[in-house]
Amino acid sequence: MASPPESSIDGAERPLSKLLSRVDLDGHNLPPSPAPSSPSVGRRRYALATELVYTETKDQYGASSIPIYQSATFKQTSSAGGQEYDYTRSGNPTRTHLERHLAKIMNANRCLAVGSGMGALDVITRILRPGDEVVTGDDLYGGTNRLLAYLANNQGVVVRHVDTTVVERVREAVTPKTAMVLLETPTNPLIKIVDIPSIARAAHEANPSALVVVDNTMLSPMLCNPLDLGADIVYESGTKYLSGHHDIMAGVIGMNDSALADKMYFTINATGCGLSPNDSFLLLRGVKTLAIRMEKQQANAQRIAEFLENHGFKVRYPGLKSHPQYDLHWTMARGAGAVLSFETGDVGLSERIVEAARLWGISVSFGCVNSLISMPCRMSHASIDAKTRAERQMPEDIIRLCVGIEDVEDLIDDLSRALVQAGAVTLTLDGFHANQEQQEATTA
Ligand SMILES: Cc1ncc(COP(=O)(O)O)c(C=O)c1O
Ligand SMILES: N[C@@H](CCSC[C@H](N)C(=O)O)C(=O)O
Repeated sequence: MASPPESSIDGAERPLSKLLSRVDLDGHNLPPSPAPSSPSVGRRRYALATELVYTETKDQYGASSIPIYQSATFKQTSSAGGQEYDYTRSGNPTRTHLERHLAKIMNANRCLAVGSGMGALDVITRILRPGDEVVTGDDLYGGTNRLLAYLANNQGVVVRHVDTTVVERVREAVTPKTAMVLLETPTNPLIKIVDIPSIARAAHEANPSALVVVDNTMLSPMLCNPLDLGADIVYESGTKYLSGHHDIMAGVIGMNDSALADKMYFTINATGCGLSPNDSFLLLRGVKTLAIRMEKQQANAQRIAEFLENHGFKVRYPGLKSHPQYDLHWTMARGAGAVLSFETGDVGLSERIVEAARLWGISVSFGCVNSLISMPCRMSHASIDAKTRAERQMPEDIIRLCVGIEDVEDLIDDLSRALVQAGAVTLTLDGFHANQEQQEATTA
């Protein structure tokens, strides 16, 4: 597993009682559900891997898997309405069950599930007003960058991109008009680490009303709980690790402040972006296998990162001691995740490697059971224009690997063949080594 020896995937070194300290275990702050998944008051709290699987249902027939309430409307018993549910845009028992389960896992008082990760960020950023300022990173997922650019160009929101790996840069950028500090860690695709606790402290000191929002897609609640690190809101794309099979789009938002949660819920009901009953069911099913998938994915990712580094490539992965922010990452996270990137020194060479891979699917996204290979500047981050990419020092040749649960020897074998076929390595008596250009990229 990609972790320092003393770390543990199930968070054993951090008692779950601490992780769950702010969770509303009896569900008073949560919307009602006929099939609550919150644990009973006073019951023993288990390790995170167990809590992921454990749900409590009060289904009338004892269904052990939450039913899909595939219904747009719910009959009322009187003309005054007033039943727990009336219309699925406003609330649905399957979605509520999922949200309660996720709140427990995310160590949040309240979780809301919507139709995609970008949908989650849209709901969050709807609290911004013209003139509000957002301080954010200079290495962000392309879609996040695009939504922020839209808000800047059309809604009068001022967006400041700074190097969020330097706490001081964020502190300098926060003003009385800063409504939001938006962070990603590790960043996608440069795998830079951002110090959530220090930034949250600095941002709140500089402007107590600024909300610190963290995109936790790259780690998932299995490996990191940003709300415990000082964030006000955490969100992530449920399309990735949470669901794990690339068969749904989803987004989740977690927070502890109930007034803030009510504002988010208002937007979800008003705009109709709540997660559908069927996708809520699939996301809940995916969450149950998160621990076992993540454990295997990051063990594979560690092996592959070491394989590439040992063969002379410049690799970015927080499980490698050579990562410049290795220590910082492990103060915040319980694992390194399963996304890594490496450089070849030449765009054409990178294209040949990607196209020579067979087992690694050429695809955007990550967190899925099968392994993917991509060129972010052409694919996931193509919506960031070439000039901005250059200003932000995104290497055009960078290859991103999103590691799945396959047999790791098969993955290394396929990657080795792709590297040889593309002409990226020189064969030696004892194996192969990255060519001269990559060695220069490594030392640059
Ligand atoms: C870091 C990160 N955040 C958010 C998103 C948006 O998620 P979704 O595709 O579910 O809208 C993505 C990918 O799309 C991502 O990589
Ligand atoms: N065409 C899509 C690209 C989605 S990228 C998905 C994922 N976040 C990743 O990093 O691979 C778009 O324009 O959003």
